[in-house]
Formats: sequence, C-alpha cells, structure tokens
Amino acid sequence: MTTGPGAPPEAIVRAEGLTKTHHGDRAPVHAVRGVDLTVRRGEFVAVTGPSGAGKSTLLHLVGGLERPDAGRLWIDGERVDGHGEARWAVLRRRSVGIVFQFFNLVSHLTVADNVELPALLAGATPRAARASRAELLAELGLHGRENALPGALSGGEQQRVALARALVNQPALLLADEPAGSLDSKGTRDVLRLLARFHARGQTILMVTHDARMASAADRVISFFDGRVADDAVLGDPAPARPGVSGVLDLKD
Ligand SMILES: Nc1ncnc2c1ncn2[C@@H]1O[C@H](COP(=O)(O)OP(=O)(O)OP(=O)(O)O)[C@@H](O)[C@H]1O
Repeated sequence: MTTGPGAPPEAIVRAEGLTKTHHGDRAPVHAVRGVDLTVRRGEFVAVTGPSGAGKSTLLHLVGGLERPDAGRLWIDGERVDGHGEARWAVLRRRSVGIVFQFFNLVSHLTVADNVELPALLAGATPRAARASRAELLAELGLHGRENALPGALSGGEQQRVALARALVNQPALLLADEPAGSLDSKGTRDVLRLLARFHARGQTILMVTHDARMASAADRVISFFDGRVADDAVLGDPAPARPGVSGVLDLKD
C-alpha cells in the first residue's frame, strides 16, 4: 500500500460483519453482532457505550485476544480472522500494541525489562531494545525509574510504563481498553495528553472508554449499543501527522 500526498488513507483496521457470541454458564450473549468498521491510518477513534454493550469484546477481536464466530478482519492490510494464536502473537508483536485498564505489567520484572521484553521478542538486539526503552521512558517522564518494580509505582506511572511497552515496537495500531479506568484525575489527564501526543505524530489509536472526556480527545467517536454501532461521528478534521512534535512531557500539573 502507498502513502503520500494524494494517496487515500490506508485502513489499519477493516472489519466486515464481525460477530462474537459468548457462551458462558448462562444464556448465550451476543456481544458483537455483525460489525463493519474501518479505522484509517492516523485516526484516533474512541468507542463508547453502556456497560455490557460489547465494546471490550470488539477491541479483543481487533487485537486477536478473542476469535470471531463470523466476519472478516484485516489489520494493516493483512487478512487475520483465520489466524490462530501463534500467528496472532507474531502480528501483535509487530503491529498491535495494547494497553489495558489494569496495566498487566509483569510484576517481577523491572520497568526497563517490562518495556524491553516485547522488543527482544520481536527480534530487536539487546542494544536496540535498550535504546528504544530509554527513549520512550524519558519521553513518558519515567527517567530514573528503570530499575523499579511495577508495584513500587503509582497507577499513573504504571500506565505510562504499559504505554511504553505497547509502543516499543512502533505498532501500526494502538488498542486501549479503558486506559484511564483505574486512574485518578491527574493520571487520567496524563494518559489523555500522552495519547493525544502520540496521535499527533501519526499513531493510529482505537480506544474503548466510558469517559466522555477521554472520548473527546479522539477524532471520531463510535457509540456502541447492544453489539452494534449505533452512531459514528467525526469530531473534527483528523489531526495531521506532525512528525516534528517531540519533547519530554510535562507531567507536573
Ligand atoms: N468471556 C465471556 N463469557 C461470557 N460472557 C461474556 C464474556 N465476556 C463478555 N461477556 C458478556 O458479553 C457482553 C459484552 O461484554 P463486554 O465486556 O464486551 O462489554 P463492554 O461494553 O466492554 O462492557 P463494560 O463497559 O462493562 O466493560 C456482556 O454482557 C458480558 O457480560
């Protein structure tokens, strides 16, 4: 696929008729009912909706954490709905970073190791993994915390480590499932600013959130209801990629 002036924006996510029914102890739950969705390169898309609407299931399908019962899915141009776990693991390492509400850091690994691990698994040399980790942690205001264990950090700091881990392989797509859902208002603001900053540099983001303030940081808000897209609204012109934006985030206020 091509990018460049005049080229149509690429679809990083394309889903057609995506369907997932959960079979738990009780009656089947039709969590995602034939969803069509396109997320283009550089977009920041928020998915909102009431509890139980199927938002997390949709995100899990797009990240390969759950498998669809029906429908077709492409990630960064690759047809993936038939992928098994091994191929998804490779795809996630290369192309999809995920941040969760409760961070999911490896508790017995240092901050540095948590961030370097996915780079090493993706085939980076130890030296390159260290360099990427150092750059990201500095950018996220975590310089000096490299040797800490996650349990010694605040929730906001842990989420910033999780963000560094998700971005260390420069994924085409960042998925975020309630990324500020367990943070206080300062932590929420920090995560918002970070997502906005990476988005301003061209990072494609698909985020599930209950929080209207979080959603308002996106270019586009999809309202999800009862397993379906109820509304799909573009909030403004998508922010153009600004490769020159850089600097250490001010996380003091
Ligand atoms: N593994 C599972 N087994 C059985 N039912 C499930 C499973 N995962 C989700 N569900 C059910 O599927 C429906 C959609 O859940 P999902 O978590 O996707 O919704 P959500 O919109 O993200 O909700 P919330 O905002 O509360 O996280 C809910 O009724 C939920 O109880």
